[in-house]
Amino acid sequence: MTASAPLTTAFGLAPTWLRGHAWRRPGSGVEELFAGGAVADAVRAADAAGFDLAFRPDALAVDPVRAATAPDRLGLDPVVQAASLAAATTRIRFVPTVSATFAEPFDAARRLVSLEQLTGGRVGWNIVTSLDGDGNFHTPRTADSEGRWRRAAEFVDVVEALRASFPADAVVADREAGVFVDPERMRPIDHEGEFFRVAGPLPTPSVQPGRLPLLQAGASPAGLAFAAERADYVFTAAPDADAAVAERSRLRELATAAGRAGAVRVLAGLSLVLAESRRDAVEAARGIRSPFDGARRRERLASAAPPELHWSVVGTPDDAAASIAERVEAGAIDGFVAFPGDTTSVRLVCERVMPLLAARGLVAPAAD
Ligand SMILES: Cc1cc2nc3c(=O)[nH]c(=O)nc-3n(C[C@H](O)[C@H](O)[C@H](O)COP(=O)(O)O)c2cc1C
Repeated sequence: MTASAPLTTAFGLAPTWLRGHAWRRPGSGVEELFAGGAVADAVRAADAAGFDLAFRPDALAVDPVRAATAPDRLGLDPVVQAASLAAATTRIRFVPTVSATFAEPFDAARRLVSLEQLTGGRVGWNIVTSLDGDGNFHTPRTADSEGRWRRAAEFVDVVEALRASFPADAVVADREAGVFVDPERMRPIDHEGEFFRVAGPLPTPSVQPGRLPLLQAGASPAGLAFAAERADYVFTAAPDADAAVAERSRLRELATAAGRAGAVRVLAGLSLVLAESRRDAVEAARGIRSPFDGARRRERLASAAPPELHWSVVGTPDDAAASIAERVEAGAIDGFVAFPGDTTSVRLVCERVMPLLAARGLVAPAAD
């Protein structure tokens, strides 16, 4: 069972190219971590290379001990960051992470439609239930996994109802008649559910009619059931190829059972340390490795999905393209989320791996 081409390609906007000791290298751009610099350069390159999505995982809790020596889990608020990066790009779609466990749907919907306005509709979202963050929010975490994904389902419904509460065509701006918004088309939602009570409408109009493309990240049975019923994409951690094939077929079965055959695409995280030669790539990977790596392998899957838990290629751009083609052939993926491990890997995945994938017919060639 192979994936149908073209692949969905996502560029990971977590600054994984600063992970381990990579940030200490000259030219890493770490000084501008919070000011756009290296991240803007990377997303511009990803946009030009034809990546479909700029995907931003997020963590809502930070460990100061880890942050003392590793900046790769720090960063801007994903929606605010996307609003700024939109100006540097023309095609790529921004996919910030939203926590259905801690966020309020009204606030999330307002931020997403604001991003729609500022990007001309180049928006999707990644819904998570978050492993961390309990110390930072008033709302208590729903105790069991089923409950968390039930909350997430209601969360998504409310956000979409709010987007529809103020559609773009409700704005008529008729100077003659003195009518700005058609009150027939801007309506309260008066939602009262298990988790949320929201009146609406939103004060900001949405741009795209219909639902926003939805990613899901979370591998629990309830998380996968949610994905099968609602998500367009599932972000997976799949270091093992056979397990990846099994997970994708399980998801496809669940989606078919939910009446959505073929509607859910599996995007596997892909950690990349690339160089012109294998020897240089191995050398670079050795230089990047941080004191946290050993400990992190043993950790449960942390919120920003550390690259070590992903499918990983340390090698040349040809090695990366071959590994991706192999996974496609095996029926393990419908796409991938690239997490480059250093600035050289950012450049090589954009300038070399993407054209190699286009040459193999796995992605459309980048438009001029
Ligand atoms: C591949 C993957 C990526 C994830 N990314 C994030 C993330 O960026 N931020 C976050 O808060 N949680 C993230 N999670 C956590 C899940 O949303 C979820 O909380 C977790 O899988 C377990 O909780 P559950 O029992 O509610 O499913 C991720 C999980 C997986 C498997």
